Amino acid sequence: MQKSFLPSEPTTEKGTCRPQGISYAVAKKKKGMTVGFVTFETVEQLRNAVEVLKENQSGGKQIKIADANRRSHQKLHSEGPVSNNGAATENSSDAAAPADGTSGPEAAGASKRTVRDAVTPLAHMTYSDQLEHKKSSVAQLLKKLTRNAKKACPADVTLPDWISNAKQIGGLSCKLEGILESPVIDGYRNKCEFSVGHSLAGKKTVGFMLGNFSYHAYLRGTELIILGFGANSQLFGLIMRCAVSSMQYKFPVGSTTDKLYFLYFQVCSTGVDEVLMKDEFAKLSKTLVQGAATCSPPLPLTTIVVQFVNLICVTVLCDSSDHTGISNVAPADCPLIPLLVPEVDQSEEGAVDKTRIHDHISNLRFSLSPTAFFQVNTLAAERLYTLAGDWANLNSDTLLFDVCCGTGTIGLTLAHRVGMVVGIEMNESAVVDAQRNALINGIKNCRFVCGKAEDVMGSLLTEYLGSPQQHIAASESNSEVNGTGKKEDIVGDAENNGKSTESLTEKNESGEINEDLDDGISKELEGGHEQCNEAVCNQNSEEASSLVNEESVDAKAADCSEHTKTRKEGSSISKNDVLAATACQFKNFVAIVDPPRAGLHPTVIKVLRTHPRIRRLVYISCNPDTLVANAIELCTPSTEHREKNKGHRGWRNMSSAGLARQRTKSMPNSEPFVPKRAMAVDLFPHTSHCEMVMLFER
Ligand SMILES: C[S@@+](CC[C@H](N)C(=O)[O-])C[C@H]1O[C@@H](n2cnc3c(N)ncnc32)[C@H](O)[C@@H]1O
Repeated sequence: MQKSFLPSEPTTEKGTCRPQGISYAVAKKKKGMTVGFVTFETVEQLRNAVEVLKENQSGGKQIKIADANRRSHQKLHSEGPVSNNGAATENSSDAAAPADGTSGPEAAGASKRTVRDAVTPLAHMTYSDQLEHKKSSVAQLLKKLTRNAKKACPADVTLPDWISNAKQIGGLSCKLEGILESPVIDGYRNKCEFSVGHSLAGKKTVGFMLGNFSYHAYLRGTELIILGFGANSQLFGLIMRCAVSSMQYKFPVGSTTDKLYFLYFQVCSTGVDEVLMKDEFAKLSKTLVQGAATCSPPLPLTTIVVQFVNLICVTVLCDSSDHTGISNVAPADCPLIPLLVPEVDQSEEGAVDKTRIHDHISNLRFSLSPTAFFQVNTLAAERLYTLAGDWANLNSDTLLFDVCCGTGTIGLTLAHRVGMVVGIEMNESAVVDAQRNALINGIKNCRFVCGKAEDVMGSLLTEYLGSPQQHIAASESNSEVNGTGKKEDIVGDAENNGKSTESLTEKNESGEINEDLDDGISKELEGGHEQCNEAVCNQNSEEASSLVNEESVDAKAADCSEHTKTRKEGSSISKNDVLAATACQFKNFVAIVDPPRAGLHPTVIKVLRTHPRIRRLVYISCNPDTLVANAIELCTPSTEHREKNKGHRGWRNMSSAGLARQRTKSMPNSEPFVPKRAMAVDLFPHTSHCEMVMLFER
């Protein structure tokens, strides 16, 4: 990569790709194309880059080059400037003026599209109207599920009751129980992410990006403490997290002193001199600390952490060894460096580990890595988890699978209601956090497994529940046929198979998974999914969390991490693993799944559906569209005459529901789930988003 090709601070000169943006490169997939966006410091650099690109090919094809932003730039101008009135009156010309009083394009006249429009599009409605609006969106999705499952139902199979009776409840696939409101409506977020860059007027700005690569809007309030960057700063992201203590902890909810502020910067240091950068950071932390102290009331700023994200613009050259994501969010493993914060707060949280965030849910204390997922509305999350637990019908005979468990929040808050929790999470630092959180709270009946659910779920189910074949064979021999099919159907040719399903198939065909449960478990474990082996089948310890020393917790969590690594490198199983597996004799097997926006991987759906001992599944979704797609696969009856999986190629342009309907055709013959109840949970007041919870049973 030529130095002159590196993107840097943009200019508004004619010909730049993106006027007044910040320096970074992204790639977007668009109809089979990868589109990269790059900014340049000078027109000369731009020309240089164009020459380089013209001479290069990607995958045998010429790279097309175009001015990415001119059109939207002009459009935005002709529409009127973007302003920030996020916290102020809507569309008032006063609100349109930047907080630092600059005049410029942003300040000239009222904007049509404001930060408030972009970030909180429902803010103009009363809260009860917002709830109605969200509830009816969820109702539409339940109707969509019914329609799609009906379409996908094989001709040789009778429509299940929930589809044929749907008319009686307005076409819904199950009862919609309503919407749970957020206990806090304003200022509920414990985390805000801002972009840092230049406005169209060339002002250093902290705020939100209004759409892709359009300019940054001014932000009131928080910008006041953050506007002290030097000209060479190449910050591109700021994440502000605050820990909200809930009732039983130190501060009353709602007072400004109940929050400890944690600032977390993502910095692109590419091409920036190290000494200069050190100097910048020193200035940065000084400015921030001073700003926080002079706020009214003062902000208890405890921590400032910088994360280096060295994105470079090779995306355009399609070099697969570099960043090719479509997002400017830092990967979780980018290095973290805490900046010195003068002793503003030396509470136990501040003193223990400055790079960690602490928060509380349902009487439990959570210690989090800054990049770990944590629900942004802590108090509403408590309600969400309680609801999921209530619907899951838990008791001491329950083995709960917490699928996509993040830092363990769901499993840990429900651990006292079950015999054992097995959490599955792909993000290694989140797994270490979960392990640490179990230790901090003295919870001993949880085990957290690091791996992609699609890779480990099958072998975990076999480990704890036995293989699907065993149960089918048992039920066939007892003449208690429940509608499931032949053995080979269950382990058949899953498309996109993760390791576990594949290995099940292979082993079944070669007869290696035999009727002996222990042997089956050992064989699966030898296949080696990574795990933190803390499986102890007993109830929660009564140990008070305050007795746990975080240093020892650190050490144990690190041990766990090591263990995880060792497993990844393929060590053989330990005896304890088998003991843990066979010692767990539970009667009730429940999964609570809480996947990311993309929903559950098809292999996970298949594994859950084809294991006859999973009778109840609670699905928590932040993207009801993908929930519907997954539900189609979980609930559509299968046929003896299923189609062979034809792969994905022709399905590229299908909707998620269309794709799910296709997949049902190759679903192994298995008892479908039935949607039983649904509920919306409003974790995001003023936005159009909400969580949706559905209970499936069979
Ligand atoms: C919506 S978050 C839920 C986290 C957690 N349940 C909570 O409420 O805090 C989704 C989580 O799924 C994890 N994840 C994403 N894809 C995954 C996969 N294929 N297998 C396992 N975990 C995955 C993410 O790392 C993230 O922690």
